[in-house]
Amino acid sequence: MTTAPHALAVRAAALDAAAPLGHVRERFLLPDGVVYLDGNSLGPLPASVPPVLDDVVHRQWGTGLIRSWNGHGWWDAPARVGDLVGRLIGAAPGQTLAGDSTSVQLYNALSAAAALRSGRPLMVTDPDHFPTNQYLTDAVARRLGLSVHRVRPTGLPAFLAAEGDQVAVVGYSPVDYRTGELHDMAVLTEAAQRAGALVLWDLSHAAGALPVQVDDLGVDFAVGCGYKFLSGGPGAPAFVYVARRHHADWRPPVTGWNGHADPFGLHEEYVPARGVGRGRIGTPPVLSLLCLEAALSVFDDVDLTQVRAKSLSLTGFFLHCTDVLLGGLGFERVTPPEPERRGSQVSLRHPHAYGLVRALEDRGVIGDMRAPDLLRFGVNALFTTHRDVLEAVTCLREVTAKGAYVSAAQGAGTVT
Ligand SMILES: Cc1ncc(COP(=O)(O)O)c(C=O)c1O
Ligand SMILES: Nc1c(O)cccc1C(=O)C[C@H](N)C(=O)O
Repeated sequence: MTTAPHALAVRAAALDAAAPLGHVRERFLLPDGVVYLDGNSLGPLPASVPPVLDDVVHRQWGTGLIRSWNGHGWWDAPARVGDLVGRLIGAAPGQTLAGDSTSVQLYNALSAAAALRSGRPLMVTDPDHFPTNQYLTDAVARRLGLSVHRVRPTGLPAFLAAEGDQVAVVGYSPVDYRTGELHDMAVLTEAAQRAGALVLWDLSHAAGALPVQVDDLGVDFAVGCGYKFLSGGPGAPAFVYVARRHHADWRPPVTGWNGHADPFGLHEEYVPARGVGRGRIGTPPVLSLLCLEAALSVFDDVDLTQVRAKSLSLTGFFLHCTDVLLGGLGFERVTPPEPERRGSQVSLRHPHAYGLVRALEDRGVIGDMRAPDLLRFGVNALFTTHRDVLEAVTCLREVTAKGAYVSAAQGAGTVT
């Protein structure tokens, strides 16, 4: 008689054999004995990065010294790396810039978007948006004398029908970082713009994880971080996208000499550079930018529609495994079952989420938790396998059934 675990193992093997992108896993240096399901927080190390960093440090910096700003293309890195990200989010060249943190890019882009709709007193964001997005929306609104309305994406069309002519900018993420719910970028972008507002998408949980088409959707602004699905390393530079039609008029409030039209003229007065280039602020983090550039080579020859198909197979299989293996153990499935409503993660609710995530980590299965009670498991189709997924859910069943979360929670540090 076949047991449920055996049937799942057979199914995992068959799905892995049929899935695309199997060869891409080798492009990452994944540690032995670890199932890594936290690439939606910090992507793992691509094999392409260490040799490039070694060259950048020893040859470009050590030997080239200041000559490398031109000799090794350091000065142009924000635009060059920006375009590499642009390819992954459907942006034609010259509209995406890499550098600074997501928070800084958000502040500049949100401010510029709101200013382009001056006279409209409202900014809209998601009450479930990541905290930095909430804080910065409030900060921009305070500075510009606007109010913030928090509206769930599902409620946006109704809200706009009532107050749309008051809204300057709508700032959302396509993927809810806690639940993994995927929102329809096309519908929301169209609704916001029909009301005359501008739209800013935070693509931190989407870039590199699913096909995004900012140009085709007519998105106004987008930002996103470089260290999740782009695997650019801890604190990797973020990116900002500004649609070409806004290039002449957008005015980021945080300005520095790198974003000046003539940076080496060292003028007293600020004159913005052309296009997205005025999004540059001060001296860019060159080591981190070149690390991100090297990391992005994992996407060479990778088709994002294949990434999406495999990601959906992985999350679908994850949900199936939870149904089969976790029944009666106190879990509630939080991620929507419909494929078109799922990002690239699975979230489960459990009162002992914290201890469970610690207990999993003790056994080499790395996910994360978000307070108060969500276990979060990110899949990255470039390296995650169906076998990884089964191993993780099997381990979760064991630690839950044994109550291992009690001892694991004691004396544990911060969960990220
Ligand atoms: C949607 C979103 N925006 C922004 C951030 C982070 O911003 P920063 O990279 O500036 O810390 C995160 C996660 O850290 C996020 O999930
Ligand atoms: N950026 C992070 C960090 O520096 C430490 C720990 C976690 C993070 C994260 O990326 C959190 C992430 N935005 C999230 O989705 O919850």
